[in-house]
Order: sequence, then structure tokens, then C-alpha cells
Amino acid sequence: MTATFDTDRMAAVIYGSEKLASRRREISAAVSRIPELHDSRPLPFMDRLEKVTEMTRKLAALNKHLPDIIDPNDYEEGLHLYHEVMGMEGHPLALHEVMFIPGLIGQGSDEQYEKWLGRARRREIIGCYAQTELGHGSNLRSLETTASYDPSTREFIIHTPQITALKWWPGALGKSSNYAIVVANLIIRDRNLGPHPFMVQLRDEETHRPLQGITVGDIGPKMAFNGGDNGFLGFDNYRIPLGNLLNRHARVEEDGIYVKPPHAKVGHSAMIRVRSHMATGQAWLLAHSLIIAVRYSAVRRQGFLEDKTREVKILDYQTQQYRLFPSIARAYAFIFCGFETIRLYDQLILDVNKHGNTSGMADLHALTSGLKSVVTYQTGEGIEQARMACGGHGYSMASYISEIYGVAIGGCTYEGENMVMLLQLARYLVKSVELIKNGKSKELGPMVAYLAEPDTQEKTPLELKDYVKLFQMMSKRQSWKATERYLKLVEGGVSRDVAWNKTAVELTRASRLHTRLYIMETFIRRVSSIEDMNLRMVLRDLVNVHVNYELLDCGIYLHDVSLLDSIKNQLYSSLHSLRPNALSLLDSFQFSDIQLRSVLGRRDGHVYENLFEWAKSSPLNVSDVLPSVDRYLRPMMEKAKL
Ligand SMILES: CC/C=C\C/C=C\C/C=C\C/C=C/C(=O)SCCNC(=O)CCNC(=O)[C@H](O)C(C)(C)COP(=O)(O)OP(=O)(O)OC[C@H]1O[C@@H](n2cnc3c(N)ncnc32)[C@H](O)[C@@H]1OP(=O)(O)O
Ligand SMILES: Cc1cc2nc3c(=O)[nH]c(=O)nc-3n(C[C@H](O)[C@H](O)[C@H](O)COP(=O)(O)OP(=O)(O)OC[C@H]3O[C@@H](n4cnc5c(N)ncnc54)[C@H](O)[C@@H]3O)c2cc1C
Repeated sequence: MTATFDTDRMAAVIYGSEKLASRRREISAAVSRIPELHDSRPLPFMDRLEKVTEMTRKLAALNKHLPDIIDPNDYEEGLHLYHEVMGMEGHPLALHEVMFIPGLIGQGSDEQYEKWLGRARRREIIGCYAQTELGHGSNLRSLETTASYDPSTREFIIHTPQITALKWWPGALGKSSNYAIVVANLIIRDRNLGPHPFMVQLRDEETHRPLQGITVGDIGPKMAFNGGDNGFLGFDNYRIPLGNLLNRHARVEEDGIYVKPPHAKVGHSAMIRVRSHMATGQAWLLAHSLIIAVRYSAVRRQGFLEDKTREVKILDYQTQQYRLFPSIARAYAFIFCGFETIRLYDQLILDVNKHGNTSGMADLHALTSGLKSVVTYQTGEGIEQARMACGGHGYSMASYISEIYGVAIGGCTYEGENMVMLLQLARYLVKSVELIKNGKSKELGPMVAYLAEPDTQEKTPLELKDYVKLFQMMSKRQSWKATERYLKLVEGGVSRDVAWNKTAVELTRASRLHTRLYIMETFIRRVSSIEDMNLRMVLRDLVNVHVNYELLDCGIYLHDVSLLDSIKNQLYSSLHSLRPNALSLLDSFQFSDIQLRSVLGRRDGHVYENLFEWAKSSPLNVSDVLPSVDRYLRPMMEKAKL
């Protein structure tokens, strides 16, 4: 089926500019011509040590070829080159670019930029972000690692008081990094001033051996990300200079006087940055899995519809479209949300670092807390549906979808576990409803203004804006219902903490609905701004699928049952009208076969030949008879014959 739009022009929408979309194609082409940048053999056939070694080999090769392929100062080009060559399973520099450098930028002073930022950018040193501990990850107030100031030597003494204080999980901490931004409780004259970021050297720059007073290693295999190490880290009264407190916002003078930051949470910028980028990163992972599933569904024939002479393509089944197309819509919607949150983060960092203006922090924290939670969960759902839609071959590592799932679903946990972050957004919603109840609607932020709007009446036929209004009212009602449930308990004498916990499920439901409304409105706003009519038409089809699916998926309650039927009919007809463009909407992401790493999703569509070649290359097929058969099975069978 011929698409109704130009996929290169759609790629420019996805990546934000024709220039970047074009450079991505050039970079992919360059990589395809350099074999040492390719996986030396299929990653699924490697054990953990082989995989970590392979990633390190490719990283060194990438560093060598990088100046010939991209502009080293162009972040977007670098990101694509890394995705193309390094893939998604982790590597020694994975957290260096994503958290260590952004953490330095967000927390380091200009002097500290001089000392470390250039070295980090030139990759003279490798860093990570070490905050989570064996005993605590969500509750930062209870982190146990200490950094006690010694004015006599003008040093901080970093210490791990007990096993639960061991840093545990940080990416690239165990074996790759020789530096870390360590989050530790700042202690001055026995006063605990809470978590602060410290620059800590972990390993000798020449030998890469751990320094005296440092215990560090890998935490072992994980569900995914096994191409990289995650680490544990312990300190035994490890001394660092006063100048290693990253002090753009909070300072300690030589005599121990503490200068507090302009906002209690300004030290959390590295987390906010990752959360601000996660909508984009997750959208790409979702799109990876969908390209594989939709390409395969356009090739795989199974069963009959009207024509009994030839089996039908499984992509023509309505159930296949229903399990895949709403996720295509979400992938685009998440991309557009990502543009927003990245722009908001970049603005916030400028406001805070240049002007000390922290006024945007609360809104962005609330937005990214909800967005990372909803996006990661829905991405996981979508990838699982994509896997299942491919039947048995989806379950094979040849599809690579289970690896994509394992990487993506980690996002439900890292950067703040989803439940915890939904409750952070709920604090913001409850405060907003209380403002309205206290007659202060004028103080509401733009993202919550709808909470003060009167209910609208249901009516048919409906235009798109009416559907959005229906969703908006559903979200508003949930925020009000959860808030009033919480306040009723408090007014009844229950403590705020207990009342909060007794309302938590309803509060998280309000956060999800509020976030899904934001995603829907952002999607519609971005599509409406697209000038190319062909692009806008097909994206409107996606919007129609999205809005109708969201209303049904969120269990919209309507007095008028015929209205519910009209929403369902709109959804099914949107799925049907999307069918001719589904594959091109995903091809527009322009992921190469090298980056997809999926035998099932290869562009050539020769699924069966490719699967057979891949299977034959499995290590188990090196010999016709496995040594274990000779050693155990054959004697067992011989014995049974006696
Ligand atoms: C490019 C990216 C793409 C792909 C990623 C690829 C690879 C990355 C792989 C892994 C990286 C993973 C890294 C990590 O996981 S790093 C560790 C992450 N850890 C967390 O996120 C911890 C989560 N917990 C917290 O953030 C805090 O404990 C929490 C905010 C939940 C609670 O803090 P606290 O108890 O101190 O505050 P509260 O009492 O709840 O709230 C007080 C008040 O402060 C406001 N607040 C809290 N945080 C912030 C913030 N960051 N910014 C602004 N405001 C904040 C909060 O809303 C309250 O306000 P109010 O209601 O007005 O009192
Ligand atoms: C792939 C991966 C990479 C990571 N990379 C890093 C890194 O680079 N640097 C780093 O510092 N950390 C990293 N982490 C750690 C990650 O940030 C933590 O796992 C995360 O913050 C959750 O903390 P936790 O694991 O201690 O779970 P806990 O905080 O113990 O939470 C466990 C469960 O308890 C419940 N819960 C906890 N608190 C609440 C609450 N207040 N209300 C309701 N329910 C609650 C939730 O269901 C939660 O899932 C990584 C983790 C993973 C999986």
C-alpha cells in the first residue's frame, strides 16, 4: 500500500528539523560502511562478559571514527551515532552523557566547569551518578552515606556507615567509571543538612584500580541493560577536598559556614533532566518494537478472510490493528511531549544557573513526574503487545523485542519509581484544587486551569474538541473526588500522612488522568501546527485513534449509551483508515537494520530466510551433537536400554 505522505518529511517532524533528519540518514549510511562499528555477532548469542567486552570494543572504535562521521559538538548527532552503534543495552559511557555531564552542568560552579567539565566532554574521565543506596532509592531524605566537613583540613570525609548505605544500582558505576557525582548527606558540626552532590574520584586514572578507602564492583546481571555494568560503592572515611562539593547552588565556606541553595530541591536537576528526556527515549523504544511488529505483520500471512484462495496478512485483522495502532499514536504523542519537556528543562536550567530563578521548578517537577510514569508504563504495555502480535517469532530473541521491553520497562523504576512520582504529581493537583476551594483560582498554573472549569453537558454528534472536553471533565472530576476524599479524612481528625495513604490509589488515578490529558492536548496542539497538509491529514488519523482509544481505555462513563457507541465506531473506522499508512508512519522513524538489531524487523522482509540463517548461527548449532548429550544423555539412554 502506497503511503499518502513523504516519509522524509515526516522524519523531519519526528526529529524536529529536515537538517537533523537528513544528518541521521547520512550518519546511518556512514556507520553501515564501517564493519568495526557493527556488532561482531548477534548480541543474544553473547554471555554477560562477552557483551560488556563487545560494548567496550565498539565504544573505543566509535571514539576513533566519531570525528569523521559527526560534528563532535552536536548533541543530537552524537546521540544518533551512539544509538546506531552502541544500541540500547548499555555501555561504559551510558550514564556519562545522560547524567554525569548534565549533573556537572546543573550543579557545578564555573570554576568546577574549568576543572572537570572539559575533561568529561573530551572523555579523559568517565563518570556516573551515584545516589541510590542498597537500603533507599525513593526516599531521598533517608539516604545514609555521609559527607562530614573537617575544617581543620578543609576536607569532606565520605563514609558508608552500614551496609544499607552502600551505593547500589548506579549505571556504569561498578566497572567503567573512574569518577562519580556522589549524593551524600552533608554534615557540618553534627548537623545533617541533607543530600548534596559531591565530585568523587573512584579509581586511579592510570591503572583504573579503586583508590584506597573505596570498595566498588558490579551488582550482577539484570533483566536487561546487560551490555553495561551497574555498581555498588562503599566508602571507608574517604577524604575529598572542600572544592569537591558541587557548589553552584549550596556552598560551605572554609570555616564551615553553610550557604544554603535558592531552592531545597535545586540539587535534583540531574533527575529532572533525565525525566524531561524520557518521553522521547521511550517513544523511540516503542517505535522500535512497532516497526518490527508492523513490518512482520505486513509479511506474515495466517488464516483467511473473504478470499479463501490465499491466507490474509495478519495486519488486516482488526484485532491486530487494535493492539498496534494506538501505540503508533502514542509513540508520536510522546515524541511531541518530549519536545515540550526538553525545551522546558533547557529553559529552567538557564533560569536557575544564570538568574537564580527557580519559579519553574515546581511545574516541571509535577509535569515530568506524571509524564515519566505514564509514558514508561504505556510504552511497556505497547512493546508487550507488539511482541505478542508477532506470535512465536516475537518470543524469539531474533525479534529483539524482549530486550527492547527489558530496557524500556526499567524506566518505570529508574528516575523515581512510577508510584512515587505519580504521588508527587498528586500533591500538585491537591494543592490546585484547594486553591480553587479557597477562591484563589487565579493562582492556578496553566496546566491545571481546567480544574476550575464548570462541567459540560454530553451531546452528539461530537467533534474532536468535544471528545477532549469529555476527557478533561473526567480528569477534573477525579482530581476533585480524590482531594475531597483526602480532606474529608483530615477534617475527620485523621492525620495528613494517614489520610494521604488512605487516598493514595485515587490520587494516583487522578495523576494518570491529568497526565493523559496533557499528552492528548499536546498531541493535538502539535499536529494542528503542521503545515504540510498530507502530514497533517495522516497525523489527524492518529489523533482520532488516540483520543477515542484513551476515552475507552480510561473507562469514560457516559449517561448517553449511544455516545459510547459513536466513540467505538469512530475508533474502529480510524483503525481502518490508518491501515494504508501504518507501516510508513513507522518507517518515518528511519531506524536502520543495524540499530533495530531485529531479524524479524529487517527492511528486506525476507523473514523466513533471515530467521533460518540466524538460528543456524546459534552457538548450540556449532556441532550436531552437543558435548552434554555425549556426556549425560547418551549414557542415560543406554542405561535405560539395559
Ligand atoms: C536521556 C534519558 C533517556 C533514557 C535514559 C537512559 C538511561 C538512563 C538509565 C538509568 C538512569 C537512572 C538514574 C536514576 O535512577 S538516578 C536516581 C533516581 N532517583 C529518584 O528519582 C528518587 C526519587 N525520589 C525523589 O525524588 C524524592 O525522594 C521525592 C521527590 C519523591 C520526595 O522528596 P522529599 O521527601 O524531599 O520531598 P517531598 O516532601 O515529597 O516534597 C517536598 C516539596 O518539594 C517538591 N519537590 C520534590 N522534588 C522536587 C524537584 N525535583 N523539583 C521541584 N520540586 C520538588 C515537592 O513537590 C514538594 O513540594 P510541595 O508539595 O509544594 O511541598
Ligand atoms: C535500570 C536501572 C538503572 C538505574 N540507574 C541508576 C543510576 O544511574 N543512579 C542511581 O542513583 N540510581 C539508579 N537506579 C536506581 C533507581 O533510581 C531506584 O531503583 C529507584 O529510585 C527506586 O528505588 P528503590 O529501588 O530503592 O525502590 P524503593 O524506594 O524501595 O521502592 C520499592 C517500592 O516501594 C513502593 N514505594 C516506595 N516508596 C513509596 C511511597 N512513598 N509511596 C508509595 N509506594 C512507595 C513502590 O511500589 C516501589 O516500587 C537505577 C535502577 C534501575 C532499575
